[in-house]
Amino acid sequence: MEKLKSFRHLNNNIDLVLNEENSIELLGAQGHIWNQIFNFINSMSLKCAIQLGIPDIVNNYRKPMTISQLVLALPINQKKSPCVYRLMRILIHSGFFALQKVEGGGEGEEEEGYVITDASKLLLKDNPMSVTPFLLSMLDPVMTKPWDFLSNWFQNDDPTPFDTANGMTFWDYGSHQPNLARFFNDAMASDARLVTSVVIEKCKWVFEGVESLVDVGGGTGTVATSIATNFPQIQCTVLDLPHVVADLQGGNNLNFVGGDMFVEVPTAEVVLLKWILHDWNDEESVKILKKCKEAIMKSKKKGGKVIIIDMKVENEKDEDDESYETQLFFDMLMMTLLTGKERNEKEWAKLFKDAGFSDYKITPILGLRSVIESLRPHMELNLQFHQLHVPKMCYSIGYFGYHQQLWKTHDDFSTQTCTPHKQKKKSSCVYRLIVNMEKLKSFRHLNNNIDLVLNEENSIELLRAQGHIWNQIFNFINSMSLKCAIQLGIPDIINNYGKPMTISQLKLALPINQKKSSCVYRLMRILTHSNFFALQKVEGREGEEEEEGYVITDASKLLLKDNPMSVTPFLLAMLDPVITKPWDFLSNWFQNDDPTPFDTANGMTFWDYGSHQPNLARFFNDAMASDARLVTSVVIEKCRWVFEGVESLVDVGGGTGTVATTIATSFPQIQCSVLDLPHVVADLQGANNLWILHDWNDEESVKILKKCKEAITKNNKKGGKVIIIDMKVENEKDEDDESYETQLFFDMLMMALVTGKERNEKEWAKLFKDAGFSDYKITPILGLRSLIEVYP
Ligand SMILES: C[S@@+](CC[C@H](N)C(=O)[O-])C[C@H]1O[C@@H](n2cnc3c(N)ncnc32)[C@H](O)[C@@H]1O
Repeated sequence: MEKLKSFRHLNNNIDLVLNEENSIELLGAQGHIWNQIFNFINSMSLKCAIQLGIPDIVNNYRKPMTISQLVLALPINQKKSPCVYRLMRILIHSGFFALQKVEGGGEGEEEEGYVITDASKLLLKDNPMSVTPFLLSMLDPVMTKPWDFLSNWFQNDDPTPFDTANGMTFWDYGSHQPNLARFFNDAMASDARLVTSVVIEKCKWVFEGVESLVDVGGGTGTVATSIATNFPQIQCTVLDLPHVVADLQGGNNLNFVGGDMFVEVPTAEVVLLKWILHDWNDEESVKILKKCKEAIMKSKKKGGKVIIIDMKVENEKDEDDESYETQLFFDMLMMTLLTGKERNEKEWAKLFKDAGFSDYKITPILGLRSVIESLRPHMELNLQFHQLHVPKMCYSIGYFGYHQQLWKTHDDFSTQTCTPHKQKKKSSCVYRLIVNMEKLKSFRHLNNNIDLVLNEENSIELLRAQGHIWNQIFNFINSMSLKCAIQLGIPDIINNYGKPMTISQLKLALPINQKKSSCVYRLMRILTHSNFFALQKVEGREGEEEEEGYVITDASKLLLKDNPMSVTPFLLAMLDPVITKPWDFLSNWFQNDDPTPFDTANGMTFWDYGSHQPNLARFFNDAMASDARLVTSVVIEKCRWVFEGVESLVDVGGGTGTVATTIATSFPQIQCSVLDLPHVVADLQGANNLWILHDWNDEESVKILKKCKEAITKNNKKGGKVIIIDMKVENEKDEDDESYETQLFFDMLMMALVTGKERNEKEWAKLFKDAGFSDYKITPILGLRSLIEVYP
């Protein structure tokens, strides 16, 4: 009775938040949170497809490739072949493949086959502008690990979450891990090919009359090589970290320099900063810009400028705008891997002013990114700068004696690095490398390839495709940002405040290291974009500037700790590193003999793991219980008829009885029993567990259903039935339909964690038939899920 009372008490709470009118809204909120939690499945599905080589296989086939042809062509364990369709289905939904009629498919049924799309063209291995190296480096476990430490980092003293996860900076890690560095540099190079081609096609004027240019942080020289080739009159220099340029050789009008942009930028009339300043915070960026300005001033040429290729974040955009979302993803990425950020126009303007530039011009021609020219460095400021810093610069960095530590501690570089034996070549860190015509020729060849795929007409399309892939890669940032907000308690803090909470009030209320407070706004911005918070005007005193403050939304109501239907335990369970780890093994699993990717990652089944790890089991069971509360309430509110005239009911796999207790309370005439594993039922303090059929494959599900039929038949009562609460996957839906996407996420989740799947109506019907049932009725009343009645 004590247990029952506590559930009654719980039910009172439910009544407070759930009633006739808001149940649909609550189910909608639950679905939206699920979608956000599982956004990372988009990232991991695409990664798996790339690792299995699917885009190239489909493309090389040259005509629509049927599922059976694809399954045969894939390097997988054929036992896993039913899962290929499910992987392809989610990638069709996200625009990376399409289905087309197969011509002359013989007699009988018309068949459909997979083709690649504009977006997947940029995933092909041999495309010189391929986004694949970028995807593989960004979704490498080393790079995704820092996201598990986002909320810890908000509280600790580390410079970046990357440091918290990997114990060193991102750049240091690169110099220790040649493999990752190679991926990363390849990624930069393929992006550089695309961007430079567009810049050279569309913004020729940027380079008109220019005689010398230095590409600062120019990596392995893709951009500079292209410029040097297309504009033979421009003397091009690439400055990058010594280990990056170590093996590179220049050409006629191209040379490589190993050095540190915080120390000295080689003299040139134009300084190019492509994807550099977003890596660094404002203070660091001003330092870099000052070094650039100095280099320009030294060239003594009029009209010198810095050309920046970077994002300009829009201030306000439509909620569904993928480009804006991608910009916010990049901003969070810069926070997590590095100390940088993405800037809006106001923030760019401030940087330029602080670095002593007088003017700038932004040309938004590169999709998500812009060409930003900062013009005419201030003469006076520049002089002052010289007086302050020139003496400290009278040294150079020795190429061989170069130490990583140097640029990390650039604040006091003068004392750290002024070792006389390293002073070569006057006051310059420039090491001109031997001209190598072969190298230049190979780049020319590359440029020919680029011409093949890029031209006036398709550059915008290619940039859009690149943006779409980026968006997909970084979908996991939605999941991780929400997890971080929950771990920091943000929904409860804002809700408890009772009125709109300004950003400064929120910063003070949060349990964080105040050094990190400037990042709170960025976390809130992405969560506002995904609808978990909203901004409202703060009513202020007269004369005061109008301020805005954060409020919670319908979606975040279900994230509040004390809400008995809270989705928080589910979120914390599903985004626990143990549960997300299997996603790193998806493509391996397609090739090996393990029953699930969870087994590959953790060496045992999901259910076994739960019984060994009480913590995870608790999270998981809490998650099931809060869902059970919401769903049972809705069923009892909206589907009373389901229980009418029923005298006995068994909840199969009903755990410790969250659902059965509610039914027993609401329908005193029903004799309720719960069937579960002996240890679950014996220990009532333990787990609440709702087992549903999507956890099991078809064969297992038919076995379960046959046992259920036996139970009903033995009861000898007319009108007996099985009631199933599960998803019915829609067959076709709009691409933007969040509910459909969430159903596909769950299907992939069932593939990764257990042996189950989500079923469409045809698949359900087959199950029921195979288990010997004669009829069924589906009532889609539970948001993403349906109430399915099956009759013997
Ligand atoms: C995001 S990548 C951009 C590469 C290239 N600009 C592009 O867009 O393709 C940043 C580059 O800055 C280089 N880098 C980092 N710290 C540096 C420093 N202190 N001095 C010079 N280069 C640095 C990295 O090695 C890397 O190549």
